[in-house]
Amino acid sequence: MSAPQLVVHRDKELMAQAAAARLITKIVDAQAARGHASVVLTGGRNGNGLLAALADAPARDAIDWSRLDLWWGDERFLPEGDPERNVTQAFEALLASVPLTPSRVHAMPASDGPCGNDADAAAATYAGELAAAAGPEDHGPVPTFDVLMLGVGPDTHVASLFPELPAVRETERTVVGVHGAPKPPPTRISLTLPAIRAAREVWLLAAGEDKAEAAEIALSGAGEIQAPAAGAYGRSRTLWLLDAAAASRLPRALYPPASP
Ligand SMILES: O=C1O[C@H](COP(=O)(O)O)[C@@H](O)[C@H](O)[C@H]1O
Repeated sequence: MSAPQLVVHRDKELMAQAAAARLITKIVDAQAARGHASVVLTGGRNGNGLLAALADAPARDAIDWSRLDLWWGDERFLPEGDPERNVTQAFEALLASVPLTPSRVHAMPASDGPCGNDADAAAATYAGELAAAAGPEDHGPVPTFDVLMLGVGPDTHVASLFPELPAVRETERTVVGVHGAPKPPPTRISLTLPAIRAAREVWLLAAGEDKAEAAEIALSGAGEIQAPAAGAYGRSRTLWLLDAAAASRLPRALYPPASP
């Protein structure tokens, strides 16, 4: 378990740009070291803001997009192409404009896909895809992702792990169907905390006043069942990327001053 490190930026625009720059460097370094890189994307406003900033960053051309594996931390279980699906929004924000290798884009199944409208079966299929991609060096049923990003919800949810719901208590499976989520749509698919913790680096994104309470709760010693964001950490690094509004309720001793 790596203890959280915090970086606070002036506002959400700067946070998205700085996180995009950080992600470019991370991917380029991983590709130089291992020949390829793997990133887990998040949905939500902050995740899509980062992808849009990446689309606008000239340095995005430093990435070899053909040697990048993309996975998702969660998905809203809706039909293919639905505008509310996280994958649809990621394509709109960035992915449609970069030369990815289609077989390396691992979208979670849609509700009208091969598993039909069965979120549990779809979750098991995605778990199988992850297991097939894991090698002996990964020591488990999911690849060692280079970076796994998570938007933090105002209720401290990450991916589709909501406080107190069964998915956040899962200790065996790597991907689960989520039913009765308090945020629409109620049916979702999500990586579990054990799968999230397989990542080298976990980045939690929180920008905006509506994330201040969640950041305060998750970073003040709350349990992961009550505050799922508190249970999200990486093998070598756990990074909270915040803007000043989201950090406004945190003790100043936790982070250096925001950039001017
Ligand atoms: O529904 C979801 O919400 C969270 C957080 O979204 P935000 O808009 O409050 O930032 C997101 O992380 C998750 O991927 C998504 O499915």
